[in-house]
Amino acid sequence: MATRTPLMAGNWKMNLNHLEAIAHVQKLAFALTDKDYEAVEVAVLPPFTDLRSVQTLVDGDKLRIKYGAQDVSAHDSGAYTGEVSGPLLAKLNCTFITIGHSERRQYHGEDEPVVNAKVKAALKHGLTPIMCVGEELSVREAGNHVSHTLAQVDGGLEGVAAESVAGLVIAYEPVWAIGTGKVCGEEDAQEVCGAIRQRIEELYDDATAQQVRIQYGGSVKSGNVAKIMAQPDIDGALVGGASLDAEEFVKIIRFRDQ
Ligand SMILES: O=C[C@H](O)COP(=O)(O)O
Repeated sequence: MATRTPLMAGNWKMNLNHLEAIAHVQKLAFALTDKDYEAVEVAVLPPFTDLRSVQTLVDGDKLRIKYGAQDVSAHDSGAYTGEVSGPLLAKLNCTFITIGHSERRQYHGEDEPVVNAKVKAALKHGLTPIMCVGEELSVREAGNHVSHTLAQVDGGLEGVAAESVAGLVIAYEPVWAIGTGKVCGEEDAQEVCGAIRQRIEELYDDATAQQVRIQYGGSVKSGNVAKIMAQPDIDGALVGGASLDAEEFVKIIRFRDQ
């Protein structure tokens, strides 16, 4: 069985300006040690406007914190006002890109074909997608959470080669648990994350399924992260609100101590 390094990623959403971003990453860098980076991959996902500042800090001080963006255009360049392309993000040495976050799906109408095009755009430019999937409350209440989420996995990965899938990240984020304080029970989270890995095996092969990293996201905090991370198919957390507090995010990164 492949050993998967946990990925703890802070999705800042539309928070922290570039000066606040610098201060925040400095706090994380000051607190984190080699031992932390050996155990866990740490990433921050700031707004686009912060990326250059974060890059300068990370490069200048040779920090081991990785960073990325919260979205990418499906297009490489051209007349797409307001969009930011894979080549522009790759030029800033971004590592990760969240794609298909539920807030993009909800407020910007992103569906499977859009997510699929963005996954391919990220991969084309050497960026690692964190492809977000997960069900709304009504879907869970109807008992269709697994099939709903797997349909998002199928659509998002259509036509993506096994070697690319092995390196990417899928974040299971039940929409009803995002920013609500209602964390999904660890067994419920495992049910869906296990089903996602099983689906990757069916679509590709066992080796790919064992390599792909699957995160859980939705009201992760230092108080609940250890139970979530103890699940066999959960390889990290995509943390929203709690990642804006550097001390709390460090505690989440050190989930083994909680
Ligand atoms: O991307 C992060 C998720 O949307 C979770 O956000 P949250 O930790 O604030 O619930």
